[in-house]
Formats: sequence, C-alpha cells, structure tokens
Amino acid sequence: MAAVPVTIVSGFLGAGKTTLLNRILNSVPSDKGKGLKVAVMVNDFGELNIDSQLVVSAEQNMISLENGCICCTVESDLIAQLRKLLQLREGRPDAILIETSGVSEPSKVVNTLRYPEFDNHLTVDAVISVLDADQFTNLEGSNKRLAMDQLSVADVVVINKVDLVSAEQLQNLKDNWLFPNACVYETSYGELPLALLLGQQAHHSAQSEHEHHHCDERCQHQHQHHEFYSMSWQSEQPLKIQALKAFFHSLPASIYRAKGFVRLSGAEQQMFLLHKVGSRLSIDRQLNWQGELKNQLVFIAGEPFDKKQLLADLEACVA
Ligand SMILES: Nc1nc2c(ncn2[C@@H]2O[C@H](COP(=O)(O)OP(=O)(O)OP(=O)(O)O)[C@@H](O)[C@H]2O)c(=O)[nH]1
Repeated sequence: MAAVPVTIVSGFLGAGKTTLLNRILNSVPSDKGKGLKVAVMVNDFGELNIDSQLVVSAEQNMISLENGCICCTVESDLIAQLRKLLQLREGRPDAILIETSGVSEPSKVVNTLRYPEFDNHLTVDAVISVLDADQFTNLEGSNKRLAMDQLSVADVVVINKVDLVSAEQLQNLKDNWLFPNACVYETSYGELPLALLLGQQAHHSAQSEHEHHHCDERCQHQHQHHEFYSMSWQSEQPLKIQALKAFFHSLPASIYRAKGFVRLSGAEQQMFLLHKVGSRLSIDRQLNWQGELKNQLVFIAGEPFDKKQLLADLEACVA
C-alpha cells in the first residue's frame, strides 16, 4: 500500500489556517465522485473546540485534537489517531491534512510523522505556513520568534490577507524576506489552486531538525516551547454589542487572539462568529447555525493575564 501523504497547515494565531483548510476541502473532488478521501485533523489550543465547528467536513473524516498543543501535550493523541487511520481496512484516507494550532511548532509534528512505525505508511507532502500580511510586521518578542520558527520549516508559505495591506506594505514584507527555500504565494482568504498546495511532494526533509528523535522521560533534549496562556468562557445570556466591542478594544495587546461564537441582544435566535486577531476584530452573523444558542469564547495570550478581571468584564457585557 502506498504511503499516505500528509500536509501540515501551520502558521501563527489567526493567520488564516482554518480559512485555507476550508478552501482546500471545498476544492478537493469529493470521495463519492471518486475523488480523494481526505482525513482532517484540527488542533485547538484552548479548552473549547472552536476550529472543529468551523471546518467544512461534509464527507471527510474529521478528527479533533483538543485542549493542548499538537507538538507536545497532545502528541500522543496525534500518534493514536494516525495509527487508527492507518489501521482502517476500508476508508483508509488518500491524504491527511493536519491543521496545527497557531502556537504549535510544525517541525515537531514532522518529527512525529517520521517515527519508525510510520515509515512506508506516511509521507510528509508539504509543510504549509500561513502568514498574516496584515499583522506579521506588528508581532514582537516570543510571538515573532514562534512565527519565524513556523516559517523556517515551511516548504510552502502562503502570504495571506493581502487584501488588508497596501502594495507598499507587501513589498516591504518581501524585501525583508528570510526564507529563500520555500515556494511563496500571495493571496486573500487562502484562495489558491489546489495543485499548488496538495500532491506537490514539496517537503524538504533537511529543513526539520532532530530527525527520528523520539523524546521520552529520560530525554535531555529541551523542548523550547513558547509559553501561551488561554481562557475560555461560556454563557447562555445574550450580550450587548457595544459593550462587547468596547471590551475587546480595551483588552491588553498580549491577548492576541480570541475566537468563538456569541449571542447578541436584539438577535437572540441568531449566532455570530467572533474573531480577534491582533488589533482586528470581526463579528459576523453565522448563517444556518445548527448548534446551541450560547456564547463560547476562547482567549489566547503570550503572557499570563488576569482571568478574574477578564471574566468580570465579560459578565458586564451581558444584556
Ligand atoms: N480580510 C481578510 N481576513 C481573513 C483572510 N483570511 C482569513 N481571514 C480572517 O481572519 C480570521 C482568522 O482566520 P482563521 O482562518 O480562523 O485563522 P487561523 O489561523 O485558523 O486561526 P487560529 O487557528 O486561531 O490560529 C477570520 O476572521 C478570517 O475570516 C484574508 O485573506 N483577508
């Protein structure tokens, strides 16, 4: 049996990984039409599983690796899920897509895929890293270092959100480019031909470190994992939109990412999808909502933050 190609979609928080994943899934010819059978793994860092609710998974096999980081705390879950997929007699996927959380290091996921037990069963097709053209230059400190680490192992870099930047800003980004080995594409909303993203066998193995290295409890190898902090909040009460916007605009910059669903007063039977990425906030009506009518929000920060205060401020937004 041929090895199953695995594509890793990585990139910093909010860069547009889920958007790109959905774009890919919508373009893959469906299984029933004798197309590809794709298994999708998504990894959300926060306690609430927002991404899995956003992925269009119609006929695909969707697996959620929750509440932790795919490259460390949920690595064993990743291994177990990969084993399960490979053991399938029928329905073994033709391709696997892994969307890492925005705080994961894709090189560690590549190393997991290289464990001897997966030899001849899995092959890394490409590591794709999505870059947020709008927010990338504003990243600082450990956020910047992590975003750079993610880019440094990419075979394909997708410069996304070009609709939000001027030609000059984009040129500036490219003039300071540090990753000559990757194929680089520019786009908005991950809109790229499927052929540029899947089945390219683009992976350059030399780019990942620690080949065949399997950490165990005796291992001296230091995981230089970047620390991130998250908090989740759920409530059934509708929120006041103006108060909610003011709340988000007053958050400390270290709370870089927030996402989830909110219920707003005046439209109680609807649900709204909320995204905060760096300084940008969007709140959009969700069409054809099938889930529960309740607020579910996740906050992710590069520094510890006052969770009690955040909860109190959120509760003050309840109508
Ligand atoms: N204007 C604009 N917005 C975009 C584009 N791509 C994605 N977005 C928006 O950016 C926000 C984050 O997109 P996601 O696809 O959820 O980003 P992500 O990388 O999966 O986020 P995490 O998994 O939380 O790290 C959403 O509001 C998207 O609609 C783009 O090209 N242009």
